[in-house]
Amino acid sequence: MKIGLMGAGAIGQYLLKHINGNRENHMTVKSVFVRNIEKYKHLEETFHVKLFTDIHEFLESDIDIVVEATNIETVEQYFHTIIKEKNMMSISIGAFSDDTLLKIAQESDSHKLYLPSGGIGGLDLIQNARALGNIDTLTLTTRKPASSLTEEVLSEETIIFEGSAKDAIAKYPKNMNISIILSVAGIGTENTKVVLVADPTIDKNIHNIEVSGEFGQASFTFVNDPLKENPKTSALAALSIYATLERLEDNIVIG
Ligand SMILES: NC(=O)C1=CN([C@@H]2O[C@H](COP(=O)(O)OP(=O)(O)OC[C@H]3O[C@@H](n4cnc5c(N)ncnc54)[C@H](OP(=O)(O)O)[C@@H]3O)[C@@H](O)[C@H]2O)C=CC1
Ligand SMILES: O=C([O-])CC(=O)C(=O)O
Repeated sequence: MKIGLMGAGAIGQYLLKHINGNRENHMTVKSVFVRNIEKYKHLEETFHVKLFTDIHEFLESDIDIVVEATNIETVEQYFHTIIKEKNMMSISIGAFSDDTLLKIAQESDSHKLYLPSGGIGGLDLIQNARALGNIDTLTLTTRKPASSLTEEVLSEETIIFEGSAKDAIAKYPKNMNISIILSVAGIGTENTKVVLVADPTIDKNIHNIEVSGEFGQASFTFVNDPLKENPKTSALAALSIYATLERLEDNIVIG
């Protein structure tokens, strides 16, 4: 599988290292879309990729799928163009917090949109629970190192946001993508409740999901190591892209 990567930050470079650095892999990143070619020029030699700043040239290059690891605005800007030309995997899930882009993906008869689980898990259960029965309540409590969430110096853990996933992603677009994948899998951004805690005593990203409905109830807790290149981002988010790409070519589908 030939991959076109958008973004070469913490997640992008993690993928380059683990995909192109592994010779036995059947996946290769061939093209990388950036906005500053000088900043990332060194990647061409290190990972044998070609850099692009023109989206059309990028999409016309020798790639089977676009993997996005940039930010919400970039997805909003290019999604329409990409999905007409290629399958896409996107991790800046906040771009799908209203139905606009999801509808375009749903109506596309030529290309698919893949949304990895990112910094959380349990989305198989959430989708199963909503399939026939009702989900009554769905709550995400995220606890991150205070410095990832606020410039204020805090001496103790502080709830900095409480409300819907819709409002959470609007206020914290770099930290609340998981609230949107949870909403899309479950009961929508207005019904999914979010509590966001800034904690000066921790160095992990800790996410707790509580769900109840006709199926019963479940709770999950994820204690994620951050990527050192970007402490806001959990390593699990990068792994979820890598593993979702691998599963695309698998004959056995789990979950
Ligand atoms: N779904 C989930 O669970 C999670 C999602 N995320 C999201 O994943 C995304 C990537 O995260 P991460 O790698 O940590 O972020 P980084 O900030 O480390 O990297 C972002 C990269 O995107 C590039 N970029 C920004 N705008 C553009 C553009 N217009 N065109 C091309 N490249 C662009 C930046 O380039 P430059 O150097 O030029 O600024 C940078 O290389 C973010 O949206 C983040 O919020 C993160 C964690 C979990
Ligand atoms: O990586 C994480 O733990 C979650 C995150 O930043 C996000 O959802 O935007």
